[in-house]
Amino acid sequence: MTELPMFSDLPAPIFALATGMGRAAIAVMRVSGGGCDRILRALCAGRLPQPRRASLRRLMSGDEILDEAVVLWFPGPNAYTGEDSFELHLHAGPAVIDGVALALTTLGARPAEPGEFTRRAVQAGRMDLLQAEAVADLIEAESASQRRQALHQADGALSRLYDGWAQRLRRLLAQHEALIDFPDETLSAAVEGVLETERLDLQAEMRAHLADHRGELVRRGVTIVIAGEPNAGKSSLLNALSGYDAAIVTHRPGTTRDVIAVDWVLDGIKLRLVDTAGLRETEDEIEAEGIRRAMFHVKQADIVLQLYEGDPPNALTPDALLVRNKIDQDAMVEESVLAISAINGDGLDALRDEVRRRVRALMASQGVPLTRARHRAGIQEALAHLERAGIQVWPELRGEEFRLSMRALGRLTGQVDVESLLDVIFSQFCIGK
Ligand SMILES: Nc1nc2c(c(=O)[nH]1)N(C=O)[C@@H](CNc1ccc(C(=O)N[C@@H](CCC(=O)O)C(=O)O)cc1)CN2
Ligand SMILES: Nc1nc2c(ncn2[C@@H]2O[C@H](COP(=O)(O)OP(=O)(O)OP(=O)(O)O)[C@@H](O)[C@H]2O)c(=O)[nH]1
Ligand SMILES: [Mg+2]
Repeated sequence: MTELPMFSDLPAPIFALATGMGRAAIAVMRVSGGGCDRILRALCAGRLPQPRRASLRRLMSGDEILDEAVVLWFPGPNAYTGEDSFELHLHAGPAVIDGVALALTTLGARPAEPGEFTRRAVQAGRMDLLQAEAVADLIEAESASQRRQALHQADGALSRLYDGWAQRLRRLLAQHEALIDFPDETLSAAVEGVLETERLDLQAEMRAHLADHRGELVRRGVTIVIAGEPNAGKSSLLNALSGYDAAIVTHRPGTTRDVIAVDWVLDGIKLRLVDTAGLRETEDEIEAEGIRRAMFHVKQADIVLQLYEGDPPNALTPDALLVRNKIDQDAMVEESVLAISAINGDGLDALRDEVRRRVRALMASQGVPLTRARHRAGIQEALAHLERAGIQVWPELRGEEFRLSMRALGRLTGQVDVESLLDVIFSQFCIGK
């Protein structure tokens, strides 16, 4: 016997709160999947609201009133998930939410898994993987540049770039195979030259794309590590720049041991300002661990501010920004050095300007940037196959490299292997998205 679908051929109905936990006036319960029309009718005493119109309804479970709520009914496919779905804008009391959740369960819906609504939107072909990742980024966005970047990617900017490359590769592969099938001595050399130029162009574009780190920097924040000798005033500087008393300051060298990070939004760009233990030889086990961690963070930093008093030290990294502190105590300071007083604020404007310049230099790029390690790995793979095609003597094998390069691009958008990628990507989502 074939199994009858329980409600329809849509996936089973799922529900989740789409709004955050904690005290709020309204909580939005989102429901999507097969049978949503039946479930909503049951909750609203038999009457479906007009599609896509906010309607006030008394929600009932049997003869028990659950809430007076605003209801939105989205018949598929014109919905976020592409499935029949609805939203209940509830009073946010726990008893209301629990009562509605219980009623939904009784009516055959189950709690959604993290990212499951967006996952269904991908499976319904309403967005690709890059756009789904951008939705996650938009929910996490804390700075204006993060918001802008996520919205751009959600709009398909990165997808269009990769689709464009995949299409050019497809054409390249087709022409390459035509050459294999119809060898024509006189034409071949000329066509091969054209194909080789296109392959090199694609390589150059992918290399430039990989050299651009702006997307990842915007997404995770630019890390600025304050390092240098003990007592130079590193913790004082962290406090002065961030505007709050985050790190302990004392006159004793070796005060800071743990790594202390604070967020700092400068010109709409999210920065992470990191204070570290003063660097010196020490017998103290705890301090030595702090120093080990300090060096670890110095190596990972996007920008290093190396603080000192008196004479300039050796730079910790080739492009560490040397900053002389405590100029309020010094009789004279050379014009050429960046000099500040973390205590009275002298020179901090100039330091901020220099940081801005460095951040801008890091962010300088044209075009649409990649934003995750997944994208970087995919483009690296696509590029590697193009490079291998270049040294491949056998035409058939060269064609295979073009094909593998296309596949790597297809995996980024989800046109290839989407099922195996969904779990990895959506496990990082929040529930209700
Ligand atoms: N209440 C509410 N607000 C929300 C969402 C939501 O799901 N519910 N969103 C969830 O992420 C975002 C908006 N995204 C959405 C994307 C598509 C559709 C939708 O119904 N699309 C239909 C009809 C479009 C139209 O009205 O013109 C479609 O594309 O066919 C709704 C929300 C942010 N705000
Ligand atoms: N006069 C003067 N004193 C400062 C200035 N900045 C910091 N200090 C003092 O220098 C001492 C050390 O400051 P901290 O900020 O704790 O120095 P640190 O580099 O974090 O020190 P460690 O954590 O031990 O490596 C404290 O007594 C601060 O008040 C400054 O610009 N001028
Ligand atoms: Mg300190």
